Amino acid sequence: MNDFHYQQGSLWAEGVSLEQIAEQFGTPTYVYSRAHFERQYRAYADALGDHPGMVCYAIKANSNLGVLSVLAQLGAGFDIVSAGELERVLMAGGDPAKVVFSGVGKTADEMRRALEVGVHCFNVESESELERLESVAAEMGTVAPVSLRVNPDVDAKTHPYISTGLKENKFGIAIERAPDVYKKVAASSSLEAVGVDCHIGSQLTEINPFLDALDRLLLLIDQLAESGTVLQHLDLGGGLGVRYRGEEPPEVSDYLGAVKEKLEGRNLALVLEPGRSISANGGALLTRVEYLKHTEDHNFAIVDAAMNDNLRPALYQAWQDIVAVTPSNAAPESWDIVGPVCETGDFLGKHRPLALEQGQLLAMLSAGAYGFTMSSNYNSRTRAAEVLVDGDKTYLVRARESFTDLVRGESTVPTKD
Ligand SMILES: Cc1ncc(COP(=O)(O)O)c(C=O)c1O
Ligand SMILES: N[C@@H](CCCC[NH3+])C(=O)O
Repeated sequence: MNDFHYQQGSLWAEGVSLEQIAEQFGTPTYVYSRAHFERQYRAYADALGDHPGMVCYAIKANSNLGVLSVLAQLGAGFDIVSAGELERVLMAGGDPAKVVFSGVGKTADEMRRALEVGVHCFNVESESELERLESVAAEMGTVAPVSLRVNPDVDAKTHPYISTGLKENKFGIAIERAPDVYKKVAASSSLEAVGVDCHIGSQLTEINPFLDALDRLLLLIDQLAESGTVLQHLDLGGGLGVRYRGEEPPEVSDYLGAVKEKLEGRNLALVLEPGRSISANGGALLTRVEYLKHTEDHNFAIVDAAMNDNLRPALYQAWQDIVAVTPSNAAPESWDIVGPVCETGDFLGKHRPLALEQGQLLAMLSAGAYGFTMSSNYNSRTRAAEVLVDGDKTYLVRARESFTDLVRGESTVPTKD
């Protein structure tokens, strides 16, 4: 059974109708399919097979505790970029020994916490970060496991905002500098080199850029081995794309098959940091049409979800499918699906052929990655609820925010004397 599918003309997530979810929990609501997350995680774990390594889900894609707990129960590792993400992993029952800590701006406090709980490694993104990590580890009387994130300068052929492996990007250490930086690691009694890491971008739909990056990392690994630094793992990051609109991204098994072929005969564990390819197509944003509005040359459907709920269309002109949850008797027309936020860029989709009526329920598909996690309270809108479906069961994994949530921590000031 598909995770999101039509049954008697109405859209369901696994064994629950989205209409029922809207009735029970209101709209806008993010709806997730447990089966989808499990299947996608297993695709990675199975493709890795008995090759040593870890699948570390990049939790920035969808960091809801319910979702993380599903993956932790399968034995997933996690890729984090902040202390907040680390606390989420721990709360969800994840194993800190399977956590890789990425990100260009780790604070000393974040490093301390990660050392305290024993993360697998730090993906170090600059020389100044390395110096800070060394002093934090020394101060704690411990040794920090280091994997340098190198920038292999390959073109990921994706949207410029989500391309990260070119030398003009802020991420990682230039690959030519890496041998000298590994020497600094080797010279320190508070640092230990355990791996090398790269992440060249997101929503990649071809295998070749990954393989180009891999080749460059393998050359570096060989060069380091000659000077006595033997690394235990290679981390290829995340980035595998999904189908939003006719893209044909490689299957996980083909991608990892090609990677493993290049690793044959080497004693090198493989670490992966997939985000989108695990969660994107396991989520939908359920929203209701508030008003229909016609201008001279446009039809607008004003819905109750907005750019604060899903920023991707406004930020990247991203396209996600928008479908009717239930049939309507209206004639199909071309609609711009827009939200209530006071921004011209507040749209979920443009020129969508749909048969719409006021009150109609719509679902924005492929919303399980970088949907809720990039949401905000802009225009003082309370953030959406999140519901996880498991067969015919529903779990409210995040309650809709209340007005109290909205102003938590704020205060007014007394009248001026
Ligand atoms: C360091 C790192 N790892 C993993 C990911 C996850 O990427 P994706 O969701 O494209 O798999 C990202 C985001 O692009 C990232 O910056
Ligand atoms: N947030 C982006 C991807 C950025 C990936 C984070 N490194 C998206 O929605 O496509």
